[in-house]
Amino acid sequence: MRIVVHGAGGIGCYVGGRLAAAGADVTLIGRQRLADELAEHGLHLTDYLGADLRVPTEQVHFETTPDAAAEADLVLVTVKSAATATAADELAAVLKPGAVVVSFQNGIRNGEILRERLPDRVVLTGMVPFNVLNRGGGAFHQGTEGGLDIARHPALGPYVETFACAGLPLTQHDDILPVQWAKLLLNLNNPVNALSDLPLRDELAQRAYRRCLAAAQAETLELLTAAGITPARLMVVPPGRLPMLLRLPDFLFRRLASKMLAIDPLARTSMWEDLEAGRRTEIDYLNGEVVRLAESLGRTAPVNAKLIELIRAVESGRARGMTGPDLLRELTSAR
Ligand SMILES: NC(=O)C1=CN([C@@H]2O[C@H](COP(=O)(O)OP(=O)(O)OC[C@H]3O[C@@H](n4cnc5c(N)ncnc54)[C@H](OP(=O)(O)O)[C@@H]3O)[C@@H](O)[C@H]2O)C=CC1
Ligand SMILES: CC(C)(CO)C(=O)C(=O)O
Repeated sequence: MRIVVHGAGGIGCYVGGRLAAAGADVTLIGRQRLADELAEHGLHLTDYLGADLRVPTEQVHFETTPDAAAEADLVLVTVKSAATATAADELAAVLKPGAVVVSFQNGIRNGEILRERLPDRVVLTGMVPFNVLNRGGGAFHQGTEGGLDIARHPALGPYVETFACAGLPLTQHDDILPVQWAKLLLNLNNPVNALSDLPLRDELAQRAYRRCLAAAQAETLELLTAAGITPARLMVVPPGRLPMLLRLPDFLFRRLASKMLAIDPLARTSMWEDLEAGRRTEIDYLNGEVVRLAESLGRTAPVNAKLIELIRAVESGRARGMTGPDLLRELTSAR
């Protein structure tokens, strides 16, 4: 069974690398700069539990054109959301009949975009709950816990054991949409983290930033209720209780939510990485999804809209490093 990762970056190299380290036949498709990096260093994969795996250069199959997907039985799409349509068109041109395509991306719509452009294939929506830090030199580190979530489908049968052996067990769900919204609630922290310019753990340790996240989540939860969507429970705390927990004073939060702070000290969000690299972020596919949901209900989502505006400003050159109180003031005055 040949597995191809389309869009080898943080998630693609980590997931594909873990599968390859477990003996799966994996090809990564990505950019030349990463091809050069992996040709020099191979892959070095570590996780918060102490896993330390190496895939030597000669075992890293890396290609820079989509043609490599022609032989794929399973394709994992791990490009950023804005690149999904192009990736889908590239796959449509080369995939063999019967190939299964999985979106392992954040946001709500990537699976739909793939399905529209690959109407004759099995396209499944997946979700990656954990953080991957690209440390450079071929090193990728999983900084938080979790396996992989995915829509239930019989086509996954031949791969279940492979993922489990790689240390990334697949949890299959009858309805993946509530799982996606639950993840999106957590991703509402991406702009807060990116604007703070701090590692995740340092940002979440400060109540003012947590109150910013709580405001964005509370707004989203109200809209989800109005839309009849119940987000799945991904953590011990039910999604509806998250804002209350986040608003707690620091000493209580540290005591009651110590698991939420059990994050690798270097971990940041993918949105921070995008801004750091001077790339457009996925803000339209995260907070933008909340604004779209509000519009579909004839409502507004001012806190999420403000976060979009602030990220847009940084994308256009404004400096990062907003303090928690400053960000909170901006969000509160938007309501
Ligand atoms: N990083 C993380 O910790 C987490 C990320 N996610 C989600 O996973 C998805 C992937 O994120 P991440 O791995 O961080 O993203 P990255 O930007 O690190 O990786 C994507 C890679 O794909 C490349 N790419 C884009 N289009 C193509 C194409 N057509 N052909 C070949 N290569 C292509 C990109 O190159 P270029 O930049 O040049 O376009 C980039 O190198 C996102 O939806 C993200 O939100 C989910 C959980 C955690
Ligand atoms: C795992 C999490 C929530 C934070 O890293 C993420 O999805 C991201 O960075 O985009």
